[in-house]
Amino acid sequence: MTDPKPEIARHPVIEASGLNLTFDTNDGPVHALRDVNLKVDKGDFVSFIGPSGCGKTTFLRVMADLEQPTSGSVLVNGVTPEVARKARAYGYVFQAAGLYPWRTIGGNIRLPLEIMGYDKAAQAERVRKVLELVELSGFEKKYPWQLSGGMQQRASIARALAFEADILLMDEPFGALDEIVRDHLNEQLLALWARTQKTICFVTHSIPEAVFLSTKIVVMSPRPGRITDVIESPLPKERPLEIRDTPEFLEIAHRVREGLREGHAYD
Ligand SMILES: Nc1ncnc2c1ncn2[C@@H]1O[C@H](COP(=O)(O)OP(=O)(O)OP(=O)(O)O)[C@@H](O)[C@H]1O
Repeated sequence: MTDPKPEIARHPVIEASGLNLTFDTNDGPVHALRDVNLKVDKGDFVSFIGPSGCGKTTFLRVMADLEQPTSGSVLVNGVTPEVARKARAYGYVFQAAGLYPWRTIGGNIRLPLEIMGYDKAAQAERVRKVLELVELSGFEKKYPWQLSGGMQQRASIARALAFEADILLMDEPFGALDEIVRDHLNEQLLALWARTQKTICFVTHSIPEAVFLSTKIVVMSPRPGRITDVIESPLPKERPLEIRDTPEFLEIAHRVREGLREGHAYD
């Protein structure tokens, strides 16, 4: 068999072309995504921001092969989301932590590794490493119900990291956390991204979070869900929290806010 990697390297990591997705509901069709076009390159940190119902989660779910488009296409590493999923191209962090209550935190993180056939020593090593990354060392033997909501979410991030996938799809992972913890995890996530060169697609409702984290900010608006602006961030890759007080940062935040305002229906 030939090595597929050189072929894959020529494609954008994610490429949506003329993507439409309409849900048929009892109240009629819901246009969750309308004519969405987007290219994400390797190593991009892309945030999707927009009001509730603008299709952010749906877009992520299409990338992850959890929803099928009505028309148009999404390619992940140049192949269909289904092929990419089977090649374990991505880890997914959901809004709710989604941990199995009958497994310990370590057991939850180990699950994908067990399925992928990692040997026991490698499993233990990865669990230790990712727990350290999200500052949950020492909690390996606890059950999810013994952890706060924020800690559960960090455990869920650890599980997605353990997977070592090149693409991380993160659906509002920090939405439920208090601001100090969130700042800290934002910094950790940036450090992790810089170190690993992962491609990250990140859904958020927070303008400062989107601007702080991203190389590319995708502004969306609802009814129908569509992209209204794509902002390439001029900020350097290395970003201390204080960057949020700089004129450059505030200027991007202003542009995002304007984009959101334009697309907002106020109803
Ligand atoms: N399975 C489904 N069946 C019918 N309608 C759906 C389904 N999933 C999503 N929708 C609708 O599609 C639209 C987009 O939903 P989606 O969850 O993608 O929005 P979102 O931007 O992620 O919202 P939020 O910020 O609240 O998570 C909404 O109007 C939603 O009600």
